[in-house]
Amino acid sequence: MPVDTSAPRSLALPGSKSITARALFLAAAADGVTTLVRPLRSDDTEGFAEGLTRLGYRIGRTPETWQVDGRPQGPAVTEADVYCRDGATTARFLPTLAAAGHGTYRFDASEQMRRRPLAPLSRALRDLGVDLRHEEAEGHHPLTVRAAGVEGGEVTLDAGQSSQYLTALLLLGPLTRRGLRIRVTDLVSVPYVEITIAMMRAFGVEVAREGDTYVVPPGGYRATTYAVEPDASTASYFFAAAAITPGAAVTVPGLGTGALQGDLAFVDVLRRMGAEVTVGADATTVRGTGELRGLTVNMRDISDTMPTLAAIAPFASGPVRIEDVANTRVKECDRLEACAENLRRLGVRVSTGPDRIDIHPGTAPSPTTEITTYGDHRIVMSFAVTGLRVPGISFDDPGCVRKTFPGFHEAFAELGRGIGG
Ligand SMILES: O=C(O)C1=C[C@@H](OP(=O)(O)O)[C@@H](O)[C@H](O)C1
Ligand SMILES: C=C(OP(=O)(O)O)C(=O)O
Repeated sequence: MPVDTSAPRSLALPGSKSITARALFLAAAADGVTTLVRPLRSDDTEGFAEGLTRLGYRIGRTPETWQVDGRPQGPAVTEADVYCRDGATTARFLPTLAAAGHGTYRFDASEQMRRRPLAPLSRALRDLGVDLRHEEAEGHHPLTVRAAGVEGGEVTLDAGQSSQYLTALLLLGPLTRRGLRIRVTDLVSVPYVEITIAMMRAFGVEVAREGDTYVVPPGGYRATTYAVEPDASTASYFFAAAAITPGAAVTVPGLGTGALQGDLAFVDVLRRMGAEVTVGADATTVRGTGELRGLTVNMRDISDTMPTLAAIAPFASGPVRIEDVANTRVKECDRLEACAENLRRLGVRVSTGPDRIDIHPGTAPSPTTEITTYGDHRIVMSFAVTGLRVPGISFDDPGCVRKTFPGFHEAFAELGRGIGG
């Protein structure tokens, strides 16, 4: 790719999926009207907003904002059927919100979301007295909540497969009559819990920690105006593109030292590999230096960026080992195997273990390679980065990027044309 090494290319990226989902929950539960500024508009967050609408919440829209009429007392309808699409935040957070209301609420989801685990959350909700029934397989969607408010108290949770169970219970805490004490026996994706706690604070609730127990007071949320950061997981594709292109530089404004999202730490991985990284007060820049070293990295905290790293790993000068990412097997697809299979198709030597992937340098692609996406947005966006260096890559389902970034292909093509300036 021709590269101009002058000014970095500045990219205004869409809002964070995780922050938008939490903001929608908090706004719906708060007392008063909340304005979300620059929420993410994508299949996941539209699905979340549609779910809230089904539950009777009112959401007004302008081009830049969503206004949510909060209802501390819970859903405005006593019966609803909600389709959560492919979004785990929707499928796990909304039944929890509904539990605090009064009515009968059914939740279903996509085929893949039906396969993804939910049992530790439904068990915890039942332990708190919630009448939650799975219609088909135990611990999976579809499910029905017969809600009569939640008293609160103590509960034990295993969040070793997904932190979203803990986030759902934390968000529920202030809506219970006595508050919640959540004892956590295992936890992945810790930075997502930190996002939850920081956002609850912005809506007037302080979560305390006592060792392995999270303590959430009762009392409800306060409406506010909330500006959504750009999505740091989305930014990883653009940062990775710069890192593999000598002299190219990408700046993402709105993601700096004060950013809430743990996935911004992906730039630390790129820095360890040899990229030049600057994290400023309100922007982050990655510049490709021509050097890309192999490394061993634990991605337990930032596993949504595992496919991004896997997709550029063959361009490193030594092997890349990504460890402690077992739960990437229960995301939009089995991401460890999807990455391995597609890399092998590109002639790369790869092996996987229960919770790791090893990738060796070098590609030997055929002139055209179709990537099997399994409907997973991150497989598409990651291998699009590989495509900057390997010609002839196509996707069986390029449109699945709609889950978090409907405009990805246009934005990425533009970057490809002008990276570096
Ligand atoms: O809480 C959230 O918004 C998320 C938490 C993470 O999931 P797990 O906790 O299941 O790893 C992440 O992978 C997902 O994309 C979003
Ligand atoms: C795993 C993801 O999404 P979710 O769990 O929210 O469906 C993701 O966006 O990579």
